[in-house]
Amino acid sequence: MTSTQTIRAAVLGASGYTGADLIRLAARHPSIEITALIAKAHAGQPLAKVYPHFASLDLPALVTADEVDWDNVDVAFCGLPHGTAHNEIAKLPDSVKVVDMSADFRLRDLGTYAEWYGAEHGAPELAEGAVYGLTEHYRDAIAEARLVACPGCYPTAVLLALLPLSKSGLIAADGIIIDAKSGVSGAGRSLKQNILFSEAGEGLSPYGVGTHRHVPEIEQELGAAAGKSVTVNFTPHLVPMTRGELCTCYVQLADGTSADDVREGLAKAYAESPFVRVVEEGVIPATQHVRGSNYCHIGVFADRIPGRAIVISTIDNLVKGSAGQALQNFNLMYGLDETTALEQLPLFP
Ligand SMILES: NC(=O)C1=CN([C@@H]2O[C@H](COP(=O)(O)OP(=O)(O)OC[C@H]3O[C@@H](n4cnc5c(N)ncnc54)[C@H](OP(=O)(O)O)[C@@H]3O)[C@@H](O)[C@H]2O)C=CC1
Ligand SMILES: CC(=O)N[C@@H](CCC(=O)OP(=O)(O)O)C(=O)O
Repeated sequence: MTSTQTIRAAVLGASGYTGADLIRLAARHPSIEITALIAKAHAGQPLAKVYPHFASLDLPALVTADEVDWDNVDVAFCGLPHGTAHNEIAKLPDSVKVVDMSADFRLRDLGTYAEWYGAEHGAPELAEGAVYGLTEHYRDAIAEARLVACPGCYPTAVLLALLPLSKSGLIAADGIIIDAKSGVSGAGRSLKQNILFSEAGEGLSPYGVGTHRHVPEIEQELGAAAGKSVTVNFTPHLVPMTRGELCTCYVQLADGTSADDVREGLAKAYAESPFVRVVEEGVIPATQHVRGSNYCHIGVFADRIPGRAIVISTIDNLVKGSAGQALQNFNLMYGLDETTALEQLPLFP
């Protein structure tokens, strides 16, 4: 396609955080015209009433999915809760391409989906054709896909750090420990007790200990890359900040491999990837180095325990962890430069 063509986009879940960040980024995309904004409880309201920071944009009002003229839509970005997304996406006409930010189409094994998400999958035939949208590793398949399932925010940070290492055999398939931290926007905009300021504001809380639903997603992708079963210990924590995510991954090195080999392997893997920066030795990645941007920073450190290394990865959960990666995948699906509308630098401090 040429850069002068217009692609008509709908956003499902436009009143939610991922939907809103998608709108923020898409509003500056030269090829996107937003033709429909879909919500549930907020349907019927102007977007700027729900999000005053959009007051300067001329956008359609929020409507329900039933009210949309789908002949006027080429692509749908989906920021619906998991368990809802698969049913809503199944109703869309085949002519509409889909970039899904929910978890519903990420797991290849639908038995695993039912086990971790507590319900049978509502659209198995669509799941069959879905492509896992970890952009840097599946560019060719994403470019050809009708439905792209963007990874979860934690899996994005973890897999960008570890997938090349599993693939090249630089790390062992077991002994991977992931200590993950997220800002509260990772939990979305709906009211929940644990994200009240009074309960999240001055504490650090682990959650989903040993049971978080991102475990099978991470193991699926590391296992596929390694060509054998991979297991991880993964514990997420809620941090009193709005945006940002940081994963500290403790790994067992393959025999004869050093932390320097790991850093070099990652730098080589991402040499052609504009948004993944393997930071120089001695630089410590931090969430504030990527906030508001589509960048992922990865640092590699030797562990004092022989044969082990520490790989630290950080992203903005709402940008590279959802809306930014969704837009990057959209760019590939339409033959555009993958950086289009994603060039903004991190917001620091
Ligand atoms: N927050 C994050 O950092 C990340 C989130 N994700 C995933 O993206 C998805 C969206 O997350 P997030 O934006 O945080 O969630 P929010 O809770 O902020 O927003 C959810 C949105 O879905 C809409 N909605 C809910 N139920 C329905 C329904 N039955 N029909 C139509 N619309 C509905 C809501 O509309 P209304 O408010 O009007 O009812 C709202 O717009 C989730 O699957 C989430 O897990 C993925 C990566 C990162
Ligand atoms: C802080 C917080 O609650 N984070 C969310 C992760 C957000 C995400 O990536 O969710 P999906 O897999 O549904 O896309 C969680 O742990 O469930």
